[in-house]
Amino acid sequence: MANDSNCEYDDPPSPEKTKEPVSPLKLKPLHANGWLHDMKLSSPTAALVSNGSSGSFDPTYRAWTVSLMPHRILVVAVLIFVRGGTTVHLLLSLQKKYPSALSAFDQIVVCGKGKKMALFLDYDGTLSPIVDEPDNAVMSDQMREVVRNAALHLPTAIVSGRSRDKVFDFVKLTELYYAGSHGMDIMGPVGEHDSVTEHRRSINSSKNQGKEVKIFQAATEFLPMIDEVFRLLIDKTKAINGVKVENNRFCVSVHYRNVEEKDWQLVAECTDDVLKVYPRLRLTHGRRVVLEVRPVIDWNKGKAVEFLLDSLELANCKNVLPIYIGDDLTDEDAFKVLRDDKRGFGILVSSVPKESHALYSLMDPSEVGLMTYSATVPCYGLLEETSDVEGGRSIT
Ligand SMILES: O=P(O)(O)OC[C@H]1O[C@H](O[C@H]2O[C@H](CO)[C@@H](O)[C@H](O)[C@H]2O)[C@H](O)[C@@H](O)[C@@H]1O
Repeated sequence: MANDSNCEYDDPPSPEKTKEPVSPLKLKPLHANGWLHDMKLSSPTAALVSNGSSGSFDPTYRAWTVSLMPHRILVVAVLIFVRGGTTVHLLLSLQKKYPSALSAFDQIVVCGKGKKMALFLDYDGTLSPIVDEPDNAVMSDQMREVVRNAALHLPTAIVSGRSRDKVFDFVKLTELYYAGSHGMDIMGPVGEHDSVTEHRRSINSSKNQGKEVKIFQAATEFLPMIDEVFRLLIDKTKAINGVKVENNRFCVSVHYRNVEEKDWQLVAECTDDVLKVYPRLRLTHGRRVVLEVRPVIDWNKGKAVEFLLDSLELANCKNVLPIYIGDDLTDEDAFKVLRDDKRGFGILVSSVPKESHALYSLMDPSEVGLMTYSATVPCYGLLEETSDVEGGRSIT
């Protein structure tokens, strides 16, 4: 699948694999001018301009969500894809369309027949609409109920770029697994058959809301560095109107959504300047007018999904249908893991056409709510719960 042109997909080498920590800024010079170009491309207005318009009535969007394959062939293709057929996997990637997960709901039910579902949800832009002020990105009560209901029936995790605590403050549900800081801070159970031991920097057992939980943190040694960089970035950018630097615990977001375009170059330069002396930190670019500073480690939302599946003892199980719903570039790592695994699939939330590793699309958080509700409410008669499945729900 083709990637977005403004996407940094190449993971930098992990410190474990290199003798000296190597800065991705040195490997791939990301000069301020380069970032400025990416920043312009990723702005919501640029997306609209380049695509003409957005929404289900727009012909470009409709073409993007409509499959090139006849419906019946697609059902078979999806079915074989999920069961591991390489030819059909190829066919699916060639068609380059992202059918609406709502219109394709019947296909998804066919794919999930007799399987244990696991649901992974991004937060911003997926469960809550994108708003100008990051602290105001609240989730509706209705959406909370939908997610709570999902968690009653199947393993459900929130995988976010925000800090775990912050995303918990928004979601407020104890029934879920949480992976904050782009998956670098995970709270949930850890199974016995854990194949990710080599990544395990620390696992602490602790109490949360009276429940015993396991905490996995992939980059604890970076905490002091991230704090330091957070403070430096605040200081360096304080004169720029509208900039917001957010501490996401294991990573830092530099928001320029509310910065005048003439100052974007300055935001890029300031961030670049601070990072120059931190070769163990890298800079990535979100789809949502934000620069993300994070440790140079081989860990991302995709690894977090693998870790959680492993912890839930669903990793080596053929009878599992993991579904990941997200809207950002960082979610592509998770879409890719599911796509490469040929077990589950990603659903991209977007109101404008984009290239993605996801298999299906949804237009906005309200469609995410509808999809999650439909997938997890047995009263529709599409999904019925079996009593003999633990740690996952089986569709019969
Ligand atoms: O992985 P996510 O849960 O999608 O988090 C990614 C970033 O989301 C937040 O920023 C984005 O949403 C804000 C609120 O709608 C919006 O104002 C901002 O422009 C977006 O970039 C969050 O504030 C970041 O820290 C996350 O990294």
